[in-house]
Amino acid sequence: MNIAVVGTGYVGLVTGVALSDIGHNVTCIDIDIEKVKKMKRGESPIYEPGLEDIMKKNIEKGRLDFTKCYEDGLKNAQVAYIAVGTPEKEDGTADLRFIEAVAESIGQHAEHDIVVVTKSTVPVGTNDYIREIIQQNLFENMKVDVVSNPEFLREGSAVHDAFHGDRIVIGADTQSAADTIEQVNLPFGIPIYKTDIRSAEMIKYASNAFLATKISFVNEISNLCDALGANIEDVTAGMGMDARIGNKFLNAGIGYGGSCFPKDTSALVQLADQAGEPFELLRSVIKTNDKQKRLLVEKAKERFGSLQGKTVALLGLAFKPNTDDMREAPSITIAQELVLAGANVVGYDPIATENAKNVLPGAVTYATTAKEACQNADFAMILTEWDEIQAIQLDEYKSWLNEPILFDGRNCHNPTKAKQNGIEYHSIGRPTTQQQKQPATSPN
Ligand SMILES: NC(=O)C1=CN([C@@H]2O[C@H](COP(=O)(O)OP(=O)(O)OC[C@H]3O[C@@H](n4cnc5c(N)ncnc54)[C@H](O)[C@@H]3O)[C@@H](O)[C@H]2O)C=CC1
Ligand SMILES: O=C(O)[C@H]1O[C@H](OP(=O)(O)OP(=O)(O)OC[C@H]2O[C@@H](n3ccc(=O)[nH]c3=O)[C@H](O)[C@@H]2O)[C@H](O)[C@@H](O)[C@@H]1O
Repeated sequence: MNIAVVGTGYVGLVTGVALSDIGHNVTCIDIDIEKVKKMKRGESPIYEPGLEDIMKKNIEKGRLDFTKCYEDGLKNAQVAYIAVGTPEKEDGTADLRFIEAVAESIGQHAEHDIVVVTKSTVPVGTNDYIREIIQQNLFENMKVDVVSNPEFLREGSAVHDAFHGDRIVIGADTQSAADTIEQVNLPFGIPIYKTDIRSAEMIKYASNAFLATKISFVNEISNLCDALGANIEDVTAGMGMDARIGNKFLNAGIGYGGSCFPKDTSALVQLADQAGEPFELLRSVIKTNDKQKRLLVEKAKERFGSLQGKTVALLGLAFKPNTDDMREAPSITIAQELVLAGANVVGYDPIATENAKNVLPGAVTYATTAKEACQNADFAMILTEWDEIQAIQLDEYKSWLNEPILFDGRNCHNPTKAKQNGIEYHSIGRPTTQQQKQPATSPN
């Protein structure tokens, strides 16, 4: 099938590349001309493992092209995907500016019947709005079907997820549109779930809100473990053995970040308020997450009294491993709090440093290796569990840091081993090593 994909960010580019790889002819449209030039050369503008190889392969096979021009991109397209951003507005609602602009452009440039598929995460009811905008901009009377096809890929494993996702959700109002998009996706061999448009839109928000809830829940339990002397890893291992709970997505840490959980939870809270059904549970999830992002700095303040003049190495800056994305990364809050407390902050990330420079406080300096960040630092904080950072041996910290003190926001190391290696080790929901024991008290 001939397909246009509008917007070539993490979702649009991966979608376009994957659709071309299963045999479709895909033209990706983006307004960013520099990006388009780069992609035409087979270079990915984002860091996503495995993406560039498949991209190059399909460009060579003549199935994948890039353009800035809607007219060219839509000329032969039977299907057009919308994959532009839906960032958070100041009031927490989803900003639909980019969606509106794309819908206008599709309406103005469509030359024949077309199925428009929304991949972007949009509030319930937005696909009806998209259809209206397109229809208002059409020159001739032609058939435009709108389909909601939310995306569930994760950054850092987006290519794998595109080919091995758990489900493909297709929300449509007409059987023919649903069938067309089912045909497009059949070669992936992923289970397809068909529903109406509004339910599909809600599946996306509900899924992200549920996953965010899981993380905040486990972070609250980890703080209780800290307070009561239990070990979060043993607790989640025991919980996860219950098939109804499952053992995935139970890692306690420094709070969720990224381009989606924070904005999508806020958008759903706003949507619920507008619908007159306030979502108090989700409000608490967000509040817990904001608190969790500050936890590591609180622990450091408790340990040192004052952080004034201390030098701290931040290891890992991206919101998760295997991505260069810094959107809503916990490292932003942590660096801000540390700078505010008078600390000297040295950051290191294997890939995201250039993006980090745009969002971390200006006072932060950057190292080109983890070792360089730690040398002359009074303590280190692990913020992102990149393989490279997890692989740093405890005795290396001992030789690099002024004092062997490590705050591990991702529970990468074993507290017992840390103790054996003479490291003062603070982690999340697990015993701190080399601290004085509290006197025995009754649990009640
Ligand atoms: N990033 C992720 O992992 C996931 C994102 N989503 C959703 O997918 C949507 C896209 O997210 P990202 O890919 O992260 O966005 P992004 O911000 O990385 O990319 C958006 C792209 O759209 C382009 N663009 C903006 N206006 C345009 C226009 N009028 N015409 C053509 N191109 C235009 C931009 O130049 C940019 O390349 C959002 O709604 C997001 O919530 C869903 C699942 C996963
Ligand atoms: O809508 C989206 O954009 C995407 O959002 C998330 O994907 P992503 O944000 O790329 O990454 P995740 O692996 O979900 O991690 C999100 C955040 O949660 C944190 N996290 C994740 C899992 C966990 O157990 N604990 C935890 O703290 C991560 O460190 C990260 O900061 C969802 O997992 C995807 O299904 C969804 O498509």
